[in-house]
Amino acid sequence: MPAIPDHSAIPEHSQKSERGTKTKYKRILLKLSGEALTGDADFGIDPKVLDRMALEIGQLVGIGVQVGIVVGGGNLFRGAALHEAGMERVTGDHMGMLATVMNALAMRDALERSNIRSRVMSAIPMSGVVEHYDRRTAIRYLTSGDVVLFSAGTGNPFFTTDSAACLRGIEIDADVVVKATKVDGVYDKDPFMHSDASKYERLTYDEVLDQKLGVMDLTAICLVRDHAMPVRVFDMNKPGALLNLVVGGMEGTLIERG
Ligand SMILES: Nc1ncnc2c1ncn2[C@@H]1O[C@H](COP(=O)(O)OP(=O)(O)O)[C@@H](O)[C@H]1O
Ligand SMILES: O=c1ccn([C@@H]2O[C@H](COP(=O)(O)OP(=O)(O)O)[C@@H](O)[C@H]2O)c(=O)[nH]1
Repeated sequence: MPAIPDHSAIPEHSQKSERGTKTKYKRILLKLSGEALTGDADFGIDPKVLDRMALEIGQLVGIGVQVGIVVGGGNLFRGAALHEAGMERVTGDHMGMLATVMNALAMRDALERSNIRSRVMSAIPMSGVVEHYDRRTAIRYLTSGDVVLFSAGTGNPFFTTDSAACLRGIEIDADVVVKATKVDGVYDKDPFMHSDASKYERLTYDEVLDQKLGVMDLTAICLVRDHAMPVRVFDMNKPGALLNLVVGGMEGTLIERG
């Protein structure tokens, strides 16, 4: 387990978690991109990545942080890509949403193998496989210390799991939406395409929108802006980064109100 950094400078709204560790956030909504679950493989899910994520999530649960997770599906299917290949868009989006359920089941399996109690809820009813999403039940689970995996996105085509993460984050009254991705923050241009891109430590929603910074889709950014929900974008491949940011360390880029 990585050392917990000195967080004497955590701002006033820091909270003591139930288990006594000082954390900046008590309830978080973590967005895991589907593609990141592929790890070094070409397609699908790399169990090693799941196990590493389970370890990192377990560290948060261990210090009393409530964790809701929205998992993407881009490692399996994306509606827009299927549409480009000739499929009807809504069918493609349904396949994309079902892919997120598969990822959530795999993530739950990894969490439970690490003895972390977890639940999968789906925005699309799937009786016998996973529970149907219900906000009040989800909050009850979170309060009792269970990790809740929100799957099937928003349940509607033409949306993304980034929008689902922002929506669920607002609904469950999370302190922050944390987007775990392949880059270590938001840059002035796509860092994969431009080696001279420079990273922001902090941005306002309007700066992200005005500069069309492509790390999250604009629907998602408008939603968090309208509800003043802070978003932190960080590198999920950096061991210990998730714990560090939850206890108040500087990781990635914070997007918030100006
Ligand atoms: N201004 C930017 N700052 C950071 N990343 C950006 C920016 N513009 C585009 N990106 C891209 O956004 C991706 C992160 O979004 P993510 O949702 O994890 O990926 P995907 O959309 O492929 O599922 C990064 O891989 C990066 O290439
Ligand atoms: O509310 C939603 C969320 C997701 N999707 C579909 O599910 C796919 C997988 O989600 P996403 O691309 O957001 O996954 P990620 O990029 O995070 O892996 C998307 O491409 C969409 O086709 C959808 O239709 N509605």
